Amino acid sequence: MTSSPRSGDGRTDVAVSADGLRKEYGDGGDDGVLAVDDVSFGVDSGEIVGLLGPNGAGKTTTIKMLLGLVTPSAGSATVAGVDVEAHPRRAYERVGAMLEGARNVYWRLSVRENLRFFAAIGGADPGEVRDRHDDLLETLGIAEKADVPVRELSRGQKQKVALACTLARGADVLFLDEPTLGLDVESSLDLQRELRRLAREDGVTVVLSSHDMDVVERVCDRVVILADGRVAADERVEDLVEVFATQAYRVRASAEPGLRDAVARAGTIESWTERDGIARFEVVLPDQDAFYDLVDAVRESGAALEAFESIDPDLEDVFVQITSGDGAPSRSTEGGDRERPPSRPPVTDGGDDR
Ligand SMILES: Nc1ncnc2c1ncn2[C@@H]1O[C@H](COP(=O)(O)OP(=O)(O)OP(=O)(O)O)[C@@H](O)[C@H]1O
Repeated sequence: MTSSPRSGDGRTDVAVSADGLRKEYGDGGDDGVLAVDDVSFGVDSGEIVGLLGPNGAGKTTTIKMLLGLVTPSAGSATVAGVDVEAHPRRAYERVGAMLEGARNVYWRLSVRENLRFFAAIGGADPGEVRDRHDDLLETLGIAEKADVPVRELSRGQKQKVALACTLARGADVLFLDEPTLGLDVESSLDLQRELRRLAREDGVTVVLSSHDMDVVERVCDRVVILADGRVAADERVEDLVEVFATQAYRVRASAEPGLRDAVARAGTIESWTERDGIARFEVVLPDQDAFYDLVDAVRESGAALEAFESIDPDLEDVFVQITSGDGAPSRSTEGGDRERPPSRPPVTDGGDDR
């Protein structure tokens, strides 16, 4: 699967492109790690793309190659049309990156001083960007902290300052690693709204990684899912979710002895409960047509079909499905007989104390 140019708003220029990127850590011997293997994708100007994958899938290595921080073993990367390896300095001028939570911020400097500093090293005239900084602090809800040293702020506020510093000089392309990690719900939503606004109104391009699929689903236009160093999916979010939308059903039927076996022949049972003569179950079917097999199976067992609805999977279901490769979106409900595999790794980053 490959990305396609954006349509509808007339902008189709590619802001970021990974072309056959490969990274082997180590000396190529038995101890070597193939972290990224032939990864290609493009991100159009003004698009927000989520780079997703389980731990160790190769997200960070890919982002670092796109930033010129890790040299690819093969392949190439361009940002804003600039080859990152050949012209790193020119590429940096266009890019803002927040890779390690709050750690890139100077804790002894005030919030505003940090913003001025990061704007200046990005080549902006601090005097000229002051209004922009005020707006940024306002948007992120830390305007009243502008003159407070960063070390005195809460963890969530530090995270916001880190993000504000990344945005401070008005880069065209942003790489954000877990941007909402450590933020309270309100701040996280403010930030998500600001990212959408930046993309829509200012044409800013964003590549972000997040383990929070709700955030990804709300913010991203498209996701690139990595698994074992390779691209496992590259789709618009709504298309990806739609692919799975008609295959899972929640059903209520009268509980007859042969019902469960009959349903199991039609599809994969995800959960099953029986109470007061009523069976409630979720079943994933191999394809859309199999729904009629399910209906037949229920009838043949002697059960009466009382109600059914298609279950719309969310991005999390799809992500688990793609990265586990076990054939169907996995869902679990209370009383169900199968657990959803863990998909949220432990928090590892984002403004920890030091
Ligand atoms: N500097 C390095 N030297 C050797 N191996 C590395 C190095 N950096 C990463 N790796 C390995 O490369 C693989 C991909 O790691 P990477 O950090 O890119 O994955 P990730 O998807 O970002 O994971 P996470 O979500 O845990 O941050 C892993 O097996 C990791 O152990």
